[in-house]
Amino acid sequence: MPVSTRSQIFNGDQEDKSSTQRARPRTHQEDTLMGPSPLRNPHHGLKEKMKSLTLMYEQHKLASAVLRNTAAAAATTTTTKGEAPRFTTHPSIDLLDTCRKEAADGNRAPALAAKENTGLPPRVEDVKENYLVGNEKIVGFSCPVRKGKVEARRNVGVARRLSMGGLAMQSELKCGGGDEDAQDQMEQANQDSNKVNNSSRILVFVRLRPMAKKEKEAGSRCCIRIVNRKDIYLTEFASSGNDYLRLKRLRGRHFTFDAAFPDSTTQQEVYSKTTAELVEGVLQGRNGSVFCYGATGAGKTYTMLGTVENPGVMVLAIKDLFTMMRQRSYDGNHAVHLSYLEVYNETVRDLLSPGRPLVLREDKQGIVAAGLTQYRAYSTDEVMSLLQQGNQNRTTEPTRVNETSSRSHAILQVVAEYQVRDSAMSLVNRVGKLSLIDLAGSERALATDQRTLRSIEGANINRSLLALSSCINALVEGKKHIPYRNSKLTQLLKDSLGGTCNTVMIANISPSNLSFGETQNTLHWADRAKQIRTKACEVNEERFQVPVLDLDQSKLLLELQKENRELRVQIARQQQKLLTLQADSLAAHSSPAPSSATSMLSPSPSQVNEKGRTRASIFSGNCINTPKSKKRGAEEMVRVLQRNVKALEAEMERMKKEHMLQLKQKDEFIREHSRKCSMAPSVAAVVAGESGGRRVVTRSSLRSKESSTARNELKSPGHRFQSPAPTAKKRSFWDIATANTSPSTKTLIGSRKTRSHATAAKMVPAPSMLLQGMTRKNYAAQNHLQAERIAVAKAARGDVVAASTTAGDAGRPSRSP
Ligand SMILES: Nc1ncnc2c1ncn2[C@@H]1O[C@H](COP(=O)(O)OP(=O)(O)OP(=O)(O)O)[C@@H](O)[C@H]1O
Repeated sequence: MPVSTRSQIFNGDQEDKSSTQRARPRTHQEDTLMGPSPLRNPHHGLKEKMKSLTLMYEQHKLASAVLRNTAAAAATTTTTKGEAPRFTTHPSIDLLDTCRKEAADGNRAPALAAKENTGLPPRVEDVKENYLVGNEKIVGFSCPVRKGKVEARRNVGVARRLSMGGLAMQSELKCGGGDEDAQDQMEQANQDSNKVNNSSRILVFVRLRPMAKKEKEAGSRCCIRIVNRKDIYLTEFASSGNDYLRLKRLRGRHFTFDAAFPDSTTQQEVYSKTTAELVEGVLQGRNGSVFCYGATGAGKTYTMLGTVENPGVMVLAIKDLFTMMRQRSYDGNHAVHLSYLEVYNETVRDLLSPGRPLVLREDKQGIVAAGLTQYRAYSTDEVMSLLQQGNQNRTTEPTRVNETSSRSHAILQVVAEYQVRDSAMSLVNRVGKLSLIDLAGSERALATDQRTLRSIEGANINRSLLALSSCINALVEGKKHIPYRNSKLTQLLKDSLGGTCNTVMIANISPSNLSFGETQNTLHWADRAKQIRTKACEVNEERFQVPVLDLDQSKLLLELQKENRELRVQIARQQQKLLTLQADSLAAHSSPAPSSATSMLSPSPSQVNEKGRTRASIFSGNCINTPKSKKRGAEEMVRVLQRNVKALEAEMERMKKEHMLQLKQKDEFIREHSRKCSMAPSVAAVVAGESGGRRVVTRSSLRSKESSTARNELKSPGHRFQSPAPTAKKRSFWDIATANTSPSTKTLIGSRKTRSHATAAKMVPAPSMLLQGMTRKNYAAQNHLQAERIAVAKAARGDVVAASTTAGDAGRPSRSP
């Protein structure tokens, strides 16, 4: 089917040459009367001739069967086809009219007339392919049909409605007329419909793409004409050269499909006519699949995926699916699972999480790719991003024909599950699967690239499409064995083609006469696919009764969920406001040279940078454009601010505790110091008395006292820390924090060198300051103890030395503190 033969390629070349030989423009009338060009390739039409011979036997059978049912067929034709004059605009119909007139006159046999018009030798095929004049019926590029299948096909033809079963058949047959034959047909159709149990056939649509710029530049002409949005007329020109005037129409071919879309058709229109009904079926629990088929560059990917401005069938179907599920779901819940794979060079790959090739297995559900990732998506946006991700992983390469040629067959599977309320007491759980397939394009080796990987890809694409055509043939002919296993693609399409599935095929074609061969192939196989009947599509649903209480509870649950949603939205809004306020206040409080204290309150430089970055990212144009990034930025900001607030609170708490402790220590020190000072004169008196006049107090003698004092102090935990002298100015937290650098501290440190009582009193706070610092830094308790000992010793020594010096040197009484 998809593989173009050498003769076609050859033919094209010959046509190119012959076009230059034509001398004079011809009118349509002349064309129809003209014979074949003498310069044509001698092999031209060889393939078709061979085909015609093989089809001859079938043709005769078909003709006799048709003649037997002339009356009924004529009636059906009148209703389904409409009046003949509507086609007169197309050259091929003009040919047909001429043919008809001559046949009516009895001058010549229609087949002969056709033959002469096209200028080709008489061929049975011509009669079969183009005209069935005896029936007043235009038959498309039909294929061999077995005896006894004609009637069945007629019934099938009438019943070509998706999921409508016998009803569609009845209504259409009624339109056919009220005669006995029609009644018989109806009965027969009913019986058939009972037999096939609502089976349906593949619906086939054709979409014509606009002429590409390259094609225009190459001087190609439109060889397709769509009439009544259903009939397609394909005209073959003898020449495909630039010289329009020398073109010669060889013959016309006619096909009828469920719908044919001209090049101006919108994506939405294509979706509504082809896939919307399938989506409805999926929501009712039926499986559905859509696949695009056609030559490379014919517009399959455009139809399936589309662009951002003009989204294709995949995107529109998923959007519809989500919207309708939300509307119909009983409790607002639904599950959509998504998988996306490609068949590239006969290997199956996961497009959502690329890795090793997947193996196909057959289980109860049919053919499945083992290990294929199934993502659960909650919104259309999520599906879109997954789709985008998958497409980035898809193999596309530029070829000579298409700059973004898909080199693989891509299959997107969407499984939708939701619950609906059937009656007051019962719920129905429905599961439906929708497969959206974008096939790689059939291609001629010469049309794309003969070298390297591209040619291997092309060969594989053609091989799998050939396998697809074999399956279509086998299905149409009603064979028992369908060769699905011939390729990975057909294995994966098994459900869609011969399974319990509603299937739609969209055949994409190019209008250019340069692609005549490919277009003819596509239309031929699309026409053939029309005859495939799929099995009765079962509804996949599960019904269960729900107690009234449960129903009430579910109602309540539904309301609560709704409320919850609203509250979440409100919280989000509040957070947004808070965020803005905090950002403003932060900006207002930040100063160029923060003090150490303010540095604790204000964020660190890294934080500032981080914040700055966050704010910048929030307010930068890029992020504003996307609500997602805006939200993410806002969340990040809130998180940073919350972290800061927590850190600051902890710091404040810790400082509060420290402050309390310090105050306590100071009180203790004051008490201790005042006690010692009151003891100092008596010590001096004792010393003077003992020495009998003068006695020098040595350090060692003092040391024992120090140690005893220290030992005594240790007994009480309240004495561990020295406090500043009562005269010392009570220092605030900020002073403490800046103690090392403040001038007051320097004075204190300098004054420690002078051993006067007054300085001793001033000196005392120094260790305390150190301790404060140490406490702040969470030093171990023993360090505090040691420091305390030193401070007490120094204080005591200072007092005693001062006393002895004054007594010894000047003989004056020691000064009391
Ligand atoms: N209906 C259309 N309207 C406008 N442009 C179209 C239409 N159909 C196809 N095109 C354009 O034609 C070109 C080829 O289309 P596309 O890539 O869909 O072809 P294809 O059949 O998927 O080819 P291949 O099999 O090589 O991947 C693209 O640039 C696309 O935008």
